[in-house]
Amino acid sequence: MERLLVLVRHGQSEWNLKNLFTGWKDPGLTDQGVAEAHKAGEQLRDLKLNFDLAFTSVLSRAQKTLGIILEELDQIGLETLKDQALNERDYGDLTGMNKDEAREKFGEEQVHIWRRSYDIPPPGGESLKMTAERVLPYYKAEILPRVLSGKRTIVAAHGNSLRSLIMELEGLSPEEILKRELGTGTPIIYRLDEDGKVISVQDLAA
Ligand SMILES: O=C(O)[C@@H](CO)OP(=O)(O)O
Repeated sequence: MERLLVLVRHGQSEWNLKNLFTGWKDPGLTDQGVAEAHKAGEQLRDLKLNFDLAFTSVLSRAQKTLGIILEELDQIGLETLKDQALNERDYGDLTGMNKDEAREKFGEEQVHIWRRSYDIPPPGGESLKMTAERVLPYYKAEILPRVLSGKRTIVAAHGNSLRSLIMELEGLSPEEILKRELGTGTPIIYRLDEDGKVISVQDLAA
């Protein structure tokens, strides 16, 4: 039985382009982000992948990316579950702030820690650990059982909500996840065994 799980971060958003901390805000995709979503769909189509089920967040940048990918796969209308558990990490007081201005104000190191560390939250926001505390229970309750039953599944979500899931899937340490970046609109293909352990990973960004 095929146990297929594909993760894809949304295409470039308007706030990615403006270099603003986004979190739970809901900007749309830029033209480049739309093109990235089409390319992701084409890549998956070229690999002859099809899906039985999709998951995404309640934010439009992820939903729109998923919709474009499904369009490329001729799977418009595929059963899709949307849940805020898959939302991007909440950036709290940094939301809407320019990342370079934040580096000037707080220092490069502090901003890197807030952006990429495991358990240090930005002021008023969520750490990656806190994000994982909502992503992983949802994954284990709603996504994994369906993948293990043979439902070929795609999850379109966000850089940090997916990093928290990848940390679990790939057994990464807090030091390793610190260095893990996800490009916009680039699918990562996982195949799992019957226990949900990763057998293979194919990062289409690579
Ligand atoms: O601003 C955000 O919400 C995230 C993702 O775009 O940014 P970062 O990659 O810096 O965590």
